Amino acid sequence: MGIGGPAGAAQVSTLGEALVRLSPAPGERLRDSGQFRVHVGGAEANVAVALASVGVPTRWTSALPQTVLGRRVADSLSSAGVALDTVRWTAGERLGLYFAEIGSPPRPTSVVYDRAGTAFASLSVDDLDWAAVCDARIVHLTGITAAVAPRSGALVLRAAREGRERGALVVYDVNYRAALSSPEAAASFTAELAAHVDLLICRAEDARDLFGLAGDAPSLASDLAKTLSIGRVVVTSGADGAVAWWDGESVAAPALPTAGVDRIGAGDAFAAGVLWGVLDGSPEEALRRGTAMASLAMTVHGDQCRFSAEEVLDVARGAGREVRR
Ligand SMILES: O=C(O)C(=O)C[C@H](O)[C@H](O)COP(=O)(O)O
Repeated sequence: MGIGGPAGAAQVSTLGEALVRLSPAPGERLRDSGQFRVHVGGAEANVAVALASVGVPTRWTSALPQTVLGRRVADSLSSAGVALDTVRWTAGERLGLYFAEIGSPPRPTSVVYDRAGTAFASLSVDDLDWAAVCDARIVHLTGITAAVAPRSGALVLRAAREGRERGALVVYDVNYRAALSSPEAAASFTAELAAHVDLLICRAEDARDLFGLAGDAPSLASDLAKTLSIGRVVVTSGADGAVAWWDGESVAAPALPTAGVDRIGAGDAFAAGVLWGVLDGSPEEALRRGTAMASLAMTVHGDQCRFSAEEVLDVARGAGREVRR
């Protein structure tokens, strides 16, 4: 089955909050580091940057404060080629921040959010031009947006409904964050949204913790598809790769070995690779590009995956070299 809808200027449209991330250098701790590195993050913004970097025309919708930090976020996304024409600029509100300490086994990576009272939290469904927001072949949404503020769940529901009505393929990445909502709230929101979702992306641990499922990744994918009545479900299992239940068939791709330096953003890079492969029509290619982009994202510091199509496809085909000269 191909994907419906006219291809407007953007192939993919995403909606969500961007944050500035502050992190100590690797090997240093949040509690006592004297210097922080600055990166721009936010799940949907990361997906948009990764897609634009491989040449997929992509729009990101959000609310940004008219401050130097709001402009820093916009500059970061537009330098990758992301369309920002539907972003709403607000006065008197702030940009969200988060602090990330990059772990090293056995010390986990840990995150502290500081994102109350942001411009995005004040965004309501009446603030957006939905025809413009959903004018794309794919509308990509995540559970972070659903959970981040009292109003934002309604944005996700509206975007999914409008996307469907306009013939877009609606993708939802569960992206569960325990700091933002309970497993029960995330599961019940996903169940409510499911009727408007064509493709679900979910980590194996979230399938177990939110939906009470058990078993290996292929059975988690087919069980999620049955439980939520969604035709296509991708389940990721970190170093064990990704599987998909795709219109009744099971597809798998191994993870690529990586000596990663920063795993934050790998899930969003994976989602971007899947969307890019979906636009080209094959579930196998979607998983291959997803795992290639996830592994590349982990090799650089920061949340964003800014690799060219050629760089990603070389890795996906196993054609990379240790040194290029
Ligand atoms: O946590 C949030 O709310 C954010 O949006 C900040 C980060 O940029 C993403 O969380 C990265 O997500 P992963 O690709 O799953 O590592």
